[in-house]
Amino acid sequence: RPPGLPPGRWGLPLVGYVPLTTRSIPQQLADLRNKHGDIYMWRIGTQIQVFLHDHQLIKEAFTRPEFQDRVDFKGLRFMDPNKLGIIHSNGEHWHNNRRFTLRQLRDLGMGKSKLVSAVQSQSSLLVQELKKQAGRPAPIPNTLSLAIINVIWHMVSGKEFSLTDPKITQFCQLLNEALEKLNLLLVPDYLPWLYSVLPNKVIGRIFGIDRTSDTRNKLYKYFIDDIEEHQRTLDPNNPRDFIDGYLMEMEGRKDDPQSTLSVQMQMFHDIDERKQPGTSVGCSTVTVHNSCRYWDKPDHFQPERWLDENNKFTSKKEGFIPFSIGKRQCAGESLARMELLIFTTALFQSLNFSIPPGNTLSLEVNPGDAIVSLPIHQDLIVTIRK
Ligand code: HEM
Repeated sequence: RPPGLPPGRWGLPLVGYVPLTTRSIPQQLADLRNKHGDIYMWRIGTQIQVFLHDHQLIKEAFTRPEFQDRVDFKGLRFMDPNKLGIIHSNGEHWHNNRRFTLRQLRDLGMGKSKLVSAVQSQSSLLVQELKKQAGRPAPIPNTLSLAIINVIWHMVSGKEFSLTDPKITQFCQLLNEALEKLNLLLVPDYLPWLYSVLPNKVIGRIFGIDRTSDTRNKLYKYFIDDIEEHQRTLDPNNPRDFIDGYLMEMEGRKDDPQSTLSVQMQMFHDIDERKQPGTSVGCSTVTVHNSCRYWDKPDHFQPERWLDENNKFTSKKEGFIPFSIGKRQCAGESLARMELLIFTTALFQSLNFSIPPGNTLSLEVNPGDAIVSLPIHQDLIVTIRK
């Protein structure tokens, strides 16, 4: 074990610390924080991960340029193997793309009135769908995801689909499929020595890399079709959406060797390279959001905790970092906040939600979710408000 590491779980050679427990990842991270304090590590496979717990500490680290690069996990960039977008790119490429995207999103009215009507129309469609299951126990339908995807699609491509359109239903299924495969896909990144003992093809088959490439290529097809349609119909005097803005910027900078804009997509198998990532530094938002340090009774529903001393709503609180902090913080925060407000208001104005008699509602995250926390499917009863 190298010197200078914070305390935590080191484990065995090659496999690191493998937890023999049914506790979820956030629960285990909370255990580690209670035992070791605000900076602790967990070696998973041969990958060392350092976690920060304290809000100020996270802010201090994540606003520094030396912490701005993404860890280079092949599994994480299955949607963008060549790191051409924002989420997985680093350095100049990331900087340029992020700056361009933030400007475009602002011009398209993210978080402002221009997008409000698109969000409102999706929220009313969602309410109509939920009314169809009124009175009987059923899980929250997939249409919730479809409505949210539709808002982004509207902004990116100027289109909206009906919530029952098979095209968008299939898109959503493919996206869920990819997210479900993510945990398995990440295993070779934690155990990179597997590449020295097994042929790449075998690794691809065991950990679902081949199957995910197939899912990714089907998702790409949606984007490629839309981009090609925009290329055919673009009017530079009347840009319609994000894709138009992107194509125009790309054209404007076509002779600039520094330009990072391209419509290139990797349609084939993952590029075959293994860079060994170093120690990664992150934070567990779930652990911070459930910490008694910041929250009185964190698991209780207390909306009044969002009022300041003058009884005014405040969305900024110590220990609240759902969109992260610093250089990599969410680029879509204002859109997400606007959607949350409009969707929640529309749903609760028209509907009541209750737990079916005899059932309990679990607020736990899925124990298997490592990267993205998806809600547990459980029945609710929707009642139409008079
Ligand atoms: C409730 C909804 C959302 C939540 C909780 C959320 C949260 C996050 C978090 C935690 C990150 C990672 C930050 C980091 O690595 O430190 C992130 C990144 C990002 N989010 Fe969101 N997000 C939401 C919605 C959106 C939406 C609607 C968009 C698009 C319009 C968006 C675009 C992005 C992008 C582009 C990044 C990558 C930023 C970068 O790497 O520079 N997000 N988001």
